[in-house]
Amino acid sequence: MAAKTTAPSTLYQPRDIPSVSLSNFDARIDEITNQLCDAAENVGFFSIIDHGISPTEIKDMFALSEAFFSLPDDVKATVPWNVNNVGWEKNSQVRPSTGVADFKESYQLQFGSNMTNTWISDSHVPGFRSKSLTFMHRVQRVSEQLMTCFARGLGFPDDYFIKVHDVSRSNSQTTMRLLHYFALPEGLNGTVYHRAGAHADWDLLTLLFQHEGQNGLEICPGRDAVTQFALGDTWTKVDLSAGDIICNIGDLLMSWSDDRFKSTFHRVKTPCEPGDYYGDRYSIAYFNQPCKDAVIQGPKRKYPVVTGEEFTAAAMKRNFAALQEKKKALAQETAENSKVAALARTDVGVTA
Ligand SMILES: O=C(O)CCC(=O)C(=O)O
Ligand SMILES: [Fe+2]
Repeated sequence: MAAKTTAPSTLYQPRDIPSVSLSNFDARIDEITNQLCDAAENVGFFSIIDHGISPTEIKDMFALSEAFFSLPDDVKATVPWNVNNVGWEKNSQVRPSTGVADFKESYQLQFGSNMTNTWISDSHVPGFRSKSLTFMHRVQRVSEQLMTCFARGLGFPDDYFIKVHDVSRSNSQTTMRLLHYFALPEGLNGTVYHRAGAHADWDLLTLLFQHEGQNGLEICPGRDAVTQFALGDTWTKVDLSAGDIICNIGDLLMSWSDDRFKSTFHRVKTPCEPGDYYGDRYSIAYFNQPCKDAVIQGPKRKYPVVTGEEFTAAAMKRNFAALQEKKKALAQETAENSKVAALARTDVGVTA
């Protein structure tokens, strides 16, 4: 989707994005916990290496994703997005930071019954369901190692987060999202296409896989409270190698840690400056979502107790309200621009 706005010039600041190795996990768990907590407190974004998912497994999952996205739209439309947050969408996700839809398509997958009738048929992509689920279980294993460390870091029992993010429950909400951002022409005459507008994730933790060379992911740390929507103004590019998992703290873990761990704004930038990548971009995001009956409260009880279901509903409500604000501001801007244009026309005596 296109928005007739001019591209804001980007202010960049180099920031260290910590890298944490999970090698020898059981023996090093306390050291890993300290490194993860430090990264979560100070940046909110970090990379995970030595996680046990091989480059071939990641490459094969990307190949499966590309096989899905290369299907004709009418075939992908046999598994449309629905309110269970699963299925395929195209150019439909509007972020409050932009007010217009991201120029991309995505296909969201879950483990359980929410996926009924939403798996693409094997006749279109052979083995899609079983191969995707195998990969999702591999990512879940890494997620559970991270959850163990964050539970330990907060003084909860080791299995505290794992129990309430149980993907074997039939209505588990944890979601893997395959993403395809469309190629863009250079020199867009002032038209800005948002690949993924700036946002923070609502989940506990997001694990991201990137294709090497397909850059564009950027972060903007510095958020103090989970309810605050303001964006800082300096961005940092995240360009890591293909085998790394990029991990970011979501609003849920920020709230569950009494704002100790930071949920960070991030975006996939619209390519518009030298060095930006204009081609098709594929990525995979794995969102650790709580079970609906999870009971959420940080160790210091900064926020009232809410369930997983209530937390998600409140996040959606905040998102919706912010979106309405943005749309109002955009409409006002358009009205003011037409007033200025009309005045300019009057000035030079143009009547039509
Ligand atoms: O595609 C990416 O690299 C990031 C996607 C993302 O942040 C999201 O879908 O929440
Ligand atoms: Fe995100």
